[in-house]
Amino acid sequence: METHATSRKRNTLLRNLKWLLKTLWQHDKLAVFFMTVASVAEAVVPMVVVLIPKLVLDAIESSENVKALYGIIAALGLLLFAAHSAATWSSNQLWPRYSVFRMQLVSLFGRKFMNMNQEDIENPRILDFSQKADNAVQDDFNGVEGMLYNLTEILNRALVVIGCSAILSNLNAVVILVLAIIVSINFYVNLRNRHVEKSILDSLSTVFRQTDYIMEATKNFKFGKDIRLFGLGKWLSDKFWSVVSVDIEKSWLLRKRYIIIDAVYNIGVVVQEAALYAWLIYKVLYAEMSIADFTMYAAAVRAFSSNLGQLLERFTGYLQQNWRIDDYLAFIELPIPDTGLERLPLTPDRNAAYTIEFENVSFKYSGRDEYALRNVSIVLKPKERLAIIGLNGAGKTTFIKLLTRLYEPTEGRILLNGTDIRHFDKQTYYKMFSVVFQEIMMFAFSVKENVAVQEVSELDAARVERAVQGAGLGGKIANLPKGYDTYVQKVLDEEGIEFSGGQNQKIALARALYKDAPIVVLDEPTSALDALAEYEVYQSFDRMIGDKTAIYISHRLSSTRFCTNIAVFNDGRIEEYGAHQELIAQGGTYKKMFDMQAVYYSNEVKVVG
Ligand SMILES: Nc1ncnc2c1ncn2[C@@H]1O[C@H](COP(=O)(O)OP(=O)(O)OP(=O)(O)O)[C@@H](O)[C@H]1O
Repeated sequence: METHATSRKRNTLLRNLKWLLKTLWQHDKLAVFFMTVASVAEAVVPMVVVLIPKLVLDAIESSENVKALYGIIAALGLLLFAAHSAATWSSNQLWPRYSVFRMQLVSLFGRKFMNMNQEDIENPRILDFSQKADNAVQDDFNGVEGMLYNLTEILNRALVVIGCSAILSNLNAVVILVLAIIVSINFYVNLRNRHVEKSILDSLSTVFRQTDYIMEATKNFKFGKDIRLFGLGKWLSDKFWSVVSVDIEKSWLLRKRYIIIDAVYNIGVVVQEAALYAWLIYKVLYAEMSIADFTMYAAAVRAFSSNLGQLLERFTGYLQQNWRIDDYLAFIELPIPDTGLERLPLTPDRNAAYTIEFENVSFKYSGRDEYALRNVSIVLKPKERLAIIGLNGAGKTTFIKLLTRLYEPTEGRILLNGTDIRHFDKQTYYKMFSVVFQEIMMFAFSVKENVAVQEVSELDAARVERAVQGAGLGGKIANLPKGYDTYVQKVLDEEGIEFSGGQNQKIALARALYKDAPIVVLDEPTSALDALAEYEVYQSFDRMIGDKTAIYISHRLSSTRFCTNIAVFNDGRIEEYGAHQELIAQGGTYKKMFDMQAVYYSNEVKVVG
């Protein structure tokens, strides 16, 4: 994956253009229509402006044609008005349409990110890559929208250039050639500059990611208490500036280049104008060119060179945006690695019996030398309750991450009813599990949406209530004025409620109950509860899940001693395994840990025991 991301060849201009127009057409056909109208209408205006002086002067010179003069002026006025109106109308249609189109691509980007493997989205190189892709859809002026605007401009400038060339070809083809050469030199210098700009922006993607992270951390209200009490303001602000200073330094470098480019461009324009006027004046004085023709050619020359200049300028802009589109497509088209194994069917069924087996499984996180799990072999039978305990960093969560296929084992196999889980489609396999991790993810939406993680119109309200009651929060929610419609946090609703850490954990437990998947995993989601509350929640939760297979991770051994089996993890290995009484009888690590806790929770031990 990483290799693909960093070594992928760029697409051709045409392929990206085809993709862009095809995708725009699929999303909004009218946008393509308005784009065409805007391009043509905007080209008509300068062409009329070029022709007006000649037509008027010709009419004035032939005195019998005064009536025709008024007719011509009226017709041109009408044409100008119609072209202006069509251009303005179409352009105004385009702005919102392009924005909506960009939002659709933002959403596609988000979906791609969410479908990627957990391991990949933790990889800093892939993250830089996604940051670059994100640049293509971040604002109204760059990336997708920038490319579409440039395209409209390129079309209308090209039409004007073609029109002016037709006029000027009557005069002298050499003039067109000289003009084209001057404009092309400017174009080349400009293009080089855009290349440099792109490479600077690419090198800044890490900086942008870091500044985003720091800004997010300063705004994140969850960090608010620590930021204030630990006085983190200065530290974070210093960090911000040390990262931003790299950005500022590179931006200055870019500005200096722009100044040089502008100077080259301006010299080109002055030389070009002076030479042309000199030549046209010569034609009037010595080659019998009429004043009417002089004005038309002078206007055509100016329109030709400025529109060709703009055309090329827009083209470099277009190229630059094309590179961004390329970054976007490269990310969107990143293949999600496949196991290459034969795909076998899987239908998660909450009533079916599932046996899980870890067969000599070892695992290393990418970029780490040491194993997080080492030769783990364990069988989890249907309806079994397995407790996993162990010190911090012993590998408990890693075990769950492998079981749920957030990561793939480095060595060994995991089997579900005897089949290697890599044979199953990942998205279907995810449906096998209701997992609650230590870090609780709460959304600033209503309680019921947080439990069902579905749109209000789709969720089953009665099931939400049962799940919340099972998680031990039914009374609290029922007593709130807005009940299950109460918003979590105040971000989206002034009357939203900030739940306590323990209450948030209960909502997360309710989410797992609501999902009703065949296998349940609680990875220490109850640490914010007091010991008695945790014990009660476990009992209630365990009753609610009925015959399902469950894995419970907790540092409080009294909460999980009821489990069928207990696995004690130490340094990535299973050190002890068996039922509570067996492990106590063995007198090893488990007994030591249990005895130690029993002293602190003596009251609770009585309750449990
Ligand atoms: N995403 C990661 N990348 C690299 N190393 C990781 C990652 N996650 C965990 N580790 C490392 O793997 C080892 C096992 O971590 P794990 O989270 O499985 O421990 P744990 O037993 O769940 O700990 P705790 O009780 O603190 O939650 C630790 O040394 C940890 O530093």
